[in-house]
Amino acid sequence: MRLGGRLAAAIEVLDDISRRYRPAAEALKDWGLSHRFAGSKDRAAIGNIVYDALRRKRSTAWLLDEDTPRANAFGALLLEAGFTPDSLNEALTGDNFAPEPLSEAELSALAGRRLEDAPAGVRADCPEWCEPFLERAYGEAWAEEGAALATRPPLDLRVNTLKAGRDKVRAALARAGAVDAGLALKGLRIAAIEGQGRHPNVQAEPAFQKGWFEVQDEGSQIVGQLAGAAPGMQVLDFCAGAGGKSLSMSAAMDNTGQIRAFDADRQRLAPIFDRLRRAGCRNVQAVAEEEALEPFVGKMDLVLVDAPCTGSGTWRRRPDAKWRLTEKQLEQRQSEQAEILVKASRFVKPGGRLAYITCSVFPQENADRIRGFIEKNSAFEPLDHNALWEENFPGKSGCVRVDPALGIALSPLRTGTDGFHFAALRRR
Ligand SMILES: C[S@@+](CC[C@H](N)C(=O)[O-])C[C@H]1O[C@@H](n2cnc3c(N)ncnc32)[C@H](O)[C@@H]1O
Repeated sequence: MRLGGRLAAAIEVLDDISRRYRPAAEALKDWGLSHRFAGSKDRAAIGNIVYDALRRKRSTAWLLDEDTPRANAFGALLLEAGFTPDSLNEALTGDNFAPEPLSEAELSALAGRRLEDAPAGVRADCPEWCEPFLERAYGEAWAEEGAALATRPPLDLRVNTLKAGRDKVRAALARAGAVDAGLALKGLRIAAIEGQGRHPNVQAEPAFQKGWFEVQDEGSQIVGQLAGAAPGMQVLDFCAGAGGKSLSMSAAMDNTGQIRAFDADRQRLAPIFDRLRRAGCRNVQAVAEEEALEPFVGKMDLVLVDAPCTGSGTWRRRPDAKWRLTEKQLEQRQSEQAEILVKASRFVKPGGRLAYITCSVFPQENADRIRGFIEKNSAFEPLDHNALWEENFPGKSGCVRVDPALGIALSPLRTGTDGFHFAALRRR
């Protein structure tokens, strides 16, 4: 397929996503199934236009003065693929499968606008209702932080030290372009996609099949490390999901001690069994019944709450979720988080640690939740988060935002990771 056909396909998929509120991955998969002539390079190129258009939905709409799948897709090529309006129209000329080239009206909208002059919310590429929350989180830098959340993400991997060292995995993935991550000591990074390329399918690599590494954002690795799991500990991963944090804690504990991996949703927990086997983790027990945790009340050295959240910190990877999110869902997540913190805290032993993580950038899900919990639960006190960061990442204090009592914030702009919040409390 030439550029025109790929662009037309991306517009069709974007239209499907917006009319039927569908996840982007599903809409792209369906398009592929009903257009089997398209090769893997075509699919990758179409996927890139779709994801770029969703990440930059508001700024592309502003630049072309219309919020339509067509404007978003054309805008994506202009903002992310290095085209000028003229070079784009030229590339579409004579292509029977291409959409109509940029019209006079579109060309004149583009000629009169520069993104630097756009309102902050447009530059932040976020839903209008989220603007005050980003501003509360980031102060004057909020538009810049929002813009960084709308860039293409890298592909991050965590070396599974139960099976291999970082040098060995880096060498095995040299062809894929893996290099050491900036902060996480067990992290490797494959740079963000350039142009119309795609990330290598690392899960097809023998090194993955052998359990040498996991796919995990560097931010997730960093907050996992901050939680402080150490050899011999008794740990409860209260929102274990598919086990990303349990697996990393198991390696940090060198397969000693015990991790109970619980999730209220057994479907979400299900993939953990294969993952544990592949990674060679022998100190993790998956627990699907909350009652089965009762014997461990007051016994845990560490309880991890990787809380259900809006996922606003992962908008680079799931830009469709950015536009589906509602204020009502944000409110729901906050009450779930408050409830889960109370439930999970019962299991912490005196002197033990309660670690709270979200992949959200909204203060309501982060600092507010910790403040609310401490106010009502005087048995818990916050750790000094400056000291905790320095202990774990010495000499790297410039890149994170730390509130000594309420936690540590990571973001694409500051740490080059997804947006995460981490807070640790100690039971007196
Ligand atoms: C952010 S995800 C966990 C991701 C996982 N820890 C990882 O690293 O891959 C949050 C999880 O919390 C679970 N959850 C939601 N409500 C819960 C509750 N009341 N008790 C325990 N888990 C809950 C969800 O099913 C979801 O799997």
